[in-house]
Amino acid sequence: MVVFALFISFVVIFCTPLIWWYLTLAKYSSLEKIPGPTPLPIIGNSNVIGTTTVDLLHSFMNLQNKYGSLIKVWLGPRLHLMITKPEIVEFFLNSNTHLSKSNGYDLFKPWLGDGLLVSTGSKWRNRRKMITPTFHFKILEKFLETSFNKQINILLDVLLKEVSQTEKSIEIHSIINLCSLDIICETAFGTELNAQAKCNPKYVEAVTGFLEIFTLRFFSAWLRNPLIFRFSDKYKKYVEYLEILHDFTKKIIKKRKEEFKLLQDNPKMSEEGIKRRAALLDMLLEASDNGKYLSDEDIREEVDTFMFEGHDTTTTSICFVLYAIAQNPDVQKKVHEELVSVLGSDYKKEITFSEIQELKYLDVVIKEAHRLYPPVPLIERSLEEDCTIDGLTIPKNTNISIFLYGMNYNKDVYPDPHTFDPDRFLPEKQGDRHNFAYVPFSAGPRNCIGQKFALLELKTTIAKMLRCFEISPDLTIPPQVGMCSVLKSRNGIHVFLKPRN
Ligand code: HEM
Repeated sequence: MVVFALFISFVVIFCTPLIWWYLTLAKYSSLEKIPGPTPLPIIGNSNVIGTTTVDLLHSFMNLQNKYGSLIKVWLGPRLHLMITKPEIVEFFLNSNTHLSKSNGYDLFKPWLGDGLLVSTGSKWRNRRKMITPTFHFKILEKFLETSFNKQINILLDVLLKEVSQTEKSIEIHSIINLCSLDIICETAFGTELNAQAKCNPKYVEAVTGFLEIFTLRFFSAWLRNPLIFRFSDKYKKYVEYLEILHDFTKKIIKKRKEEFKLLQDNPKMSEEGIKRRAALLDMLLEASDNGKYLSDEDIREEVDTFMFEGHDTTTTSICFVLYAIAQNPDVQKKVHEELVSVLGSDYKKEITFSEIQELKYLDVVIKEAHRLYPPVPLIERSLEEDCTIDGLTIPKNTNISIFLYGMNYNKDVYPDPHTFDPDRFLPEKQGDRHNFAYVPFSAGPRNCIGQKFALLELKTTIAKMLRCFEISPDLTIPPQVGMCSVLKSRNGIHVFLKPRN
């Protein structure tokens, strides 16, 4: 009897996942014609995509080179259609139906809750409508005057000091990260963090640590399972990171809430040192009306979302743009000439909004650097209903992976794709390039809400950095570029900075 019970348990434990696997395969039989590596039962293609952030990026590129611009990839038992064909990318990004993120984004939820990046349906629509005005260009102009210039001048002082103390190259990612964090805290949340002065990287370390674990779980066959993850060696660290991340934003909200109340009771307080408006957080506090319309948790999830999106992507972007410029001295010379002609050579001088609009060459240089190093390499959607592409019916709930990084290396669109050539983005050179062949900030209704903010911060930082320093790469420590939610170099970005005068 015992032997029979054991036999039945064995059959159930081993056969149920297999039956489930073959039923899943059958569900996608309509997609037979789409190429891709042959999946193994349950683990899918996990055997070919690697486990480090660097492996992941390389293996996705290899799959694209081998199978083309519409591919089936099985991340464990989950099918993802990996797309790099601009026409199909346009279909999904422009859609007002397929607006939900894939279930992989649920892994963000313990940190970002149902904030704008992750939410869907009417919650997303209402929040998007509510938050969009806080990124109006008039507000951005104020940010430039009151924060960007000041914080980037502090960054230059920090770098000048570093340079004076060493002959070696400098790892800039960790330094620029603190500047980006100071900027987002000051502008969106009205909080002077002084991360650059205090150099307290606990929050920054927690962001990096959380994202590494996030990425591993996203692509893993088994770590997505909460029970298996709970008993993995990563779990303890994960809980620690989450605690640091939430503590950090809760303190910021608490402080601003007190100031906001003081300001409401006594408007003159602003003259005594309290910042008058924190665009995003004050709007949320106002809209909340003491918890009537937005709970503390609602506010917390948006603050976490914007804290993360507002500093991590911009840091990556600034570092890779600087690195691309450092590798190309001719381009650097041309950028510098434009900067001096538009802004003069005093790098501490305030840069104005209209001056930034005049930096036309810098603009194409940034576009080309974002092509080679798109800060967000992959975005995902989940199909809300069945749909037909290229004559094939794709079932509801299929995961759609838009591989922005891969699109940018398509040699039919960008001849000699590994060469850095900003002229590709001159208006007269764009020819008949498809509008959706290049979308580093995504496009359509769920595009990046912070795009203008990011570009303003990026241009101001690059403009100040390149007037202060001549920059060259440390060829002995090339970046190990990987996909960690945002594009990141596993060993940082190492450059030599030579003060110009
Ligand atoms: C160079 C810097 C940046 C790049 C390349 C970038 C890129 C992107 C991309 C590709 C998406 C779409 C993500 C997806 O569909 O999964 C996105 C969404 C988003 N970005 Fe950015 N981003 C940047 C900076 C920023 C900044 C500075 C902020 C905030 C101040 C921000 C806030 C957001 C938010 C909240 C979303 C979600 C929008 C929604 O779903 O409605 N981003 N970003």
